[in-house]
Amino acid sequence: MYSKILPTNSQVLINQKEINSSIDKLAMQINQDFAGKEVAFLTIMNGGMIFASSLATRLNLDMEMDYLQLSRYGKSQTGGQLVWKYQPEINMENHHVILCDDIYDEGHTLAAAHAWCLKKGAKSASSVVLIHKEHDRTYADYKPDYVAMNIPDHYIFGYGMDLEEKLRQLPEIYYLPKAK
Ligand SMILES: O=P(O)(O)OC[C@H]1O[C@H](OP(=O)(O)OP(=O)(O)O)[C@H](O)[C@@H]1O
Ligand code: HPA
Repeated sequence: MYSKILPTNSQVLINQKEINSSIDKLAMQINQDFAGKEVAFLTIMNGGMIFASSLATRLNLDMEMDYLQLSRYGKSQTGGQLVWKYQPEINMENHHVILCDDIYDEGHTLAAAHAWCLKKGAKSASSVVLIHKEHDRTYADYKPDYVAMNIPDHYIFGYGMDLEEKLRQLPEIYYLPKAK
């Protein structure tokens, strides 16, 4: 169906069924861990938007939703300087924050968002990602609390993640295998 917009050689790394069942499992765990707590569920835009929507519809919690926007990749496949584009005005002091993002790669983005939530007085700050990319370039000691799936070191796109700012809308996760 997407052959007209996919780059040649694109391969599915994680299909829809695997994505959905991993989100089901995560939601079950988060519903247990945050039961009875007042939650602020903060999506990290843009990449987090599809995963966060999917996860949030499975959460049976007393929660508000808002978002923040931090960016460091733009159209590139390697990260640059972290830029804050939007900070939410939600009162953190009343809330246990759950930060939701598509991917933990080198860790800069989530480390900064987590530190910001604590500085704003959140009762607690936890984080959830769909993908944890495994390599030895990790910047921060900070690790996400909930991870749906671990992957090897590929640049991936789809399900919120971009390839040169496009293809976020794909319902599966793709990569471009390196030429041999
Ligand atoms: O762990 P890190 O190395 O910090 O990378 C992860 C972050 O990079 C991407 O965002 P990006 O800066 O590309 O902005 P976007 O969400 O608008 O795509 C992704 O959505 C994560 O937020
Ligand atoms: O592999 C990736 N894909 C898309 N966006 C990203 N941001 C960090 N790593 C990635």
